[in-house]
Amino acid sequence: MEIVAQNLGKKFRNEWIFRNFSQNFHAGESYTFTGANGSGKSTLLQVLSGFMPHSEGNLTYQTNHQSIEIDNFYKHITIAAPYLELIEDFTLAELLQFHLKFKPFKNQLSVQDFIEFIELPQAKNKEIKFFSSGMKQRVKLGLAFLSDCEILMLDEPTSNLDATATNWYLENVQKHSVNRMLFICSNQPSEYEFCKNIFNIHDFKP
Ligand SMILES: Nc1ncnc2c1ncn2[C@@H]1O[C@H](COP(=O)(O)OP(=O)(O)OP(=O)(O)O)[C@@H](O)[C@H]1O
Repeated sequence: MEIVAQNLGKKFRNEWIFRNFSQNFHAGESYTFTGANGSGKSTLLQVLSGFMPHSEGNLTYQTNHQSIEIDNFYKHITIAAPYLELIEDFTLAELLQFHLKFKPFKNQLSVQDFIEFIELPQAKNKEIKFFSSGMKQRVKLGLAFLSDCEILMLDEPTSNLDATATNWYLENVQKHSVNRMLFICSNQPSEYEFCKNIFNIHDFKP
């Protein structure tokens, strides 16, 4: 799997958020986008995911040298981000069963395996709307770590996590990104200190 960005740019109305962003992203590598609040990290991530259209340049996904249509990018990605909501009326078990209709878990893990992995066994039949923000974040990260897809995108991965859950994130993020392509948007070095490829969004401002 490879993502190729060539002179990628995004603007909202008349404001360029980034321009001339060119990079080849490869499986087995991790990439972090840093920059001040409002600089454009989440925007770049969403553009690379295909969820948000770019304003200029080219973006292609390739697997085994075959291009993938932009409308099919989403099948290869799981994103965990504060602005992406879980379905609040589902219980945790219902949410996971719903998710499995679209994306299986790695190694044929079951709903029960998932719930044990995120360490929330008591919340299996609780509706998501009654979850704390940290519990929701564990669910989002669990879906990213355990879904069977090639690309993981984590925006502010430890937001709302307490110290125990932050350690859980740190233990799992490297383990579950082996042979996958990992993206992190962050301003906290502890979230990405293992990451070799770090981009500052300010370097791509016009
Ligand atoms: N849909 C939108 N329409 C107009 N402007 C937008 C939109 N989404 C984001 N922006 C603007 O784009 C800029 C970059 O926002 P973005 O959320 O990508 O920053 P960020 O670096 O991820 O910030 P933070 O660290 O606070 O999460 C901001 O000025 C924001 O107001």
